[in-house]
Amino acid sequence: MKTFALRPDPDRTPSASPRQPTEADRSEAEALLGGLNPVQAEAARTTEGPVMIIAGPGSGKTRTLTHRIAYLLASKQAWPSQILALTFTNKAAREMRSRVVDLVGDEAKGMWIGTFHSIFARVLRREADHIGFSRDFTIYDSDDTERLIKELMTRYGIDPKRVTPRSVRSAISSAKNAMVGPDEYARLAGDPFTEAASKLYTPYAAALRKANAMDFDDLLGWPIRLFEQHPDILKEYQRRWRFLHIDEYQDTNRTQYVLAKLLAADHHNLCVVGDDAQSIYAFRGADIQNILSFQKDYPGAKEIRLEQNYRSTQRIVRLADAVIKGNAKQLDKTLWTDNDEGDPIVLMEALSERDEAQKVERTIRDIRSRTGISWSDVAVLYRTNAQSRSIEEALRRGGIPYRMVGGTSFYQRKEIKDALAYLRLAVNPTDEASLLRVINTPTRGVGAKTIDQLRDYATEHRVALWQAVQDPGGAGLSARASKAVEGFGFLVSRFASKAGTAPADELAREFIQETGLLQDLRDQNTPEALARLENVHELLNAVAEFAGGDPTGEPRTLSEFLQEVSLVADVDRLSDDENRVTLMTLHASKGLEFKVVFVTGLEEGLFPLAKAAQDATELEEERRLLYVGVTRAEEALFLTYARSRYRYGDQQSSVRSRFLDELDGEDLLRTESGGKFESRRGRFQTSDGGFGDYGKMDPNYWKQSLRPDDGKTRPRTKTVEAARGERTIVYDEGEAQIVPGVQVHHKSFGNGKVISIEGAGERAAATVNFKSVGMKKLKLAFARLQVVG
Ligand SMILES: Nc1ncnc2c1ncn2[C@@H]1O[C@H](COP(=O)(O)OP(=O)(O)OP(=O)(O)O)[C@@H](O)[C@H]1O
Ligand SMILES: [Mg+2]
Repeated sequence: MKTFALRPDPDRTPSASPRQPTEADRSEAEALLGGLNPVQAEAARTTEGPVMIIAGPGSGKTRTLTHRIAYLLASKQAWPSQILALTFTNKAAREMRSRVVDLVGDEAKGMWIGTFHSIFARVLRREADHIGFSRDFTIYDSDDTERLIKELMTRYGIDPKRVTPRSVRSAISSAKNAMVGPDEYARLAGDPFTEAASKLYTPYAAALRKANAMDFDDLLGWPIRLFEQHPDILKEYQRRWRFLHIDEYQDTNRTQYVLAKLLAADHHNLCVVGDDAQSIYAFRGADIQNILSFQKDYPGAKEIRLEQNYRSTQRIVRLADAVIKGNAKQLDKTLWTDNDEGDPIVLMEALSERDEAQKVERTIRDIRSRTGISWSDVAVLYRTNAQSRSIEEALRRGGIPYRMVGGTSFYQRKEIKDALAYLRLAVNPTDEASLLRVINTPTRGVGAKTIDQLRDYATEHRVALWQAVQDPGGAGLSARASKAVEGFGFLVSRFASKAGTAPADELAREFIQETGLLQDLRDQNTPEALARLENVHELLNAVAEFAGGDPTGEPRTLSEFLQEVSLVADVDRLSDDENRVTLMTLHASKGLEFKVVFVTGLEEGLFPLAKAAQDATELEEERRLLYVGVTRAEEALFLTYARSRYRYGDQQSSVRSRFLDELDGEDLLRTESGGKFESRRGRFQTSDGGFGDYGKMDPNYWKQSLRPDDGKTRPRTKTVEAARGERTIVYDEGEAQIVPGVQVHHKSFGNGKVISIEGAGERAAATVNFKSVGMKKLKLAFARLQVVG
């Protein structure tokens, strides 16, 4: 098995002392700070000791962090491998890495930049044997853990109707995040629900261990235990990572806080940046105290405040300020901007969610035609995923290309989860959740009864289910069932034995081929099954692409691929080179920025959510969420609400959000349901309403402020993403979709049928069976296929 070694670094001995900078190094590093204002530069220059940058949105916190890392490298104070930077999403990590590389060059690639989960998963793989796991442990997502808990509930006689597996999962997860172990939890248990959850906590942990699996919380909990039990290992990491950075510190939970503290305990070189007013993950255990008590935890910490906002117009900054003023508790901060006054913020009232979506769509189109901005400059934000449906519909009808973060993401699709379960078994056959998932997928005659027998055998002999699979005779199975189980066991062990040596892509391709998954989909031969088939191919492409190399060019293993897949969040799959409108929840928008932003669904019961309306603390969190949303906007901001909405199966009338009533300022331009624009200063009036008429207010309205598009022409060919990641519906205006099964016309080859689509975006290619020349694989960007019929 290829070990998960640290990148080759000039510094193979982690304890090596920092390099000695020369004068030239210093001045080169100093030049990098030219892109920062004096306060930001001071923060970047303060490389020793604890530093906290606490500042409002758009003030350059993330930018400062990036420059600080570049400065450390350029001034030769640190080797790349001595830098640890923890971000909230993998996307943010990627961006930070590439910006640092832009600033100081390829040498920087060995830095440790990632999310808490991905960095510590890496650590755990290296140190797995110290805590009784093997390095190929599987990471269970919430779906896997819920299944496991459900199964345990049956075993322990807890009625899933009375207590849902999901609520138990979330209770155990909260306990883990707060570092409350099973015993303490049991002591705290007072009500029937907590008692039920407490009964399952220990067996759940045991089941994970037996399956050589960890859930997300374990990826943070186990390193703490590792470090506590093995001070020597902790010491090694303290010496290795001499400079620690954490972005979005306001959203760290207890375990993340403890990890940072352990790692910084020796050298105290910890730089955190955050904004208490943007803390929006309390429901996942984020603890704002981590910011508030930084000074106490790290005596002598240098505190830096940034006050200039570089992102947004004056009006947006003022409005954001009005939003957050509604909250009683927050650190005192000043935020100002040198940017233009900007356009008024528009408040749009709609009659229904459908009307709202239409108004959003028409406005986007209108702005685009007036100013030529890119689709990708626009984001539509909402409180709950369910709201995306009507917006998607409107955009699709209007032919506006978009991408959606969340929803049924690629890796949650059934066929992908099935294929992944096989791949997980190849690296860790004891993974019970995966085993149960595919032992009879595709059907091979292993029924529920057989599985029960296997499970009984495993329980009785205190072994993993996998062992039972390998001894079907011993489990007392019928001859037929035995044969089926044996076949499955043989298949898995054949590939498991190769997992250590065979290249990841080859292994994955052959294994999936032999599982029969592909054949099964081919046999079904429905357009749906073919699309699924296409997805599995896309997964295999992803493995191949991944296996090709990491940022330093080293090939990577299947186990690493699986880890990456487990840890990507939906927002991570957003790539920046696609020209589409972005749809996402307010939570997912954290840290991002767009020229034009719509915050939709500002209604009581939706935003704020109904349950938050009753609770002062939760209400403040909702308000912070709105604050995060409005501060994503650089130049134009729209707030929308609908007077009625389809909810809980009914069209219900709704009341505009209380948050809007807190915003009655001059910066707000209202459009009432009659379609009239009405300015508080009476500047603008239109009679016939609707956002197609927005420009009547002033022909140059948008031109004044929005910077034009980059002017690049983009291929007008319609592409379909075989969906790596997002549920993306992609097309250029007016053209129908090219998907497997449709008839297309090519100007040289004539008519043919699309068999499959591979790749995505500009690289998308279609395999088409032409009547004239048979099978051809064509790049969609060049082939200019027309859908016929
Ligand atoms: N000194 C500066 N000069 C020019 N542009 C800057 C400067 N500082 C920040 N910016 C720009 O302002 C925008 C916001 O910066 P950044 O994303 O780092 O802010 P932030 O404080 O991290 O915001 P958030 O709280 O939303 O995460 C970015 O486009 C960034 O490049
Ligand atoms: Mg930021």
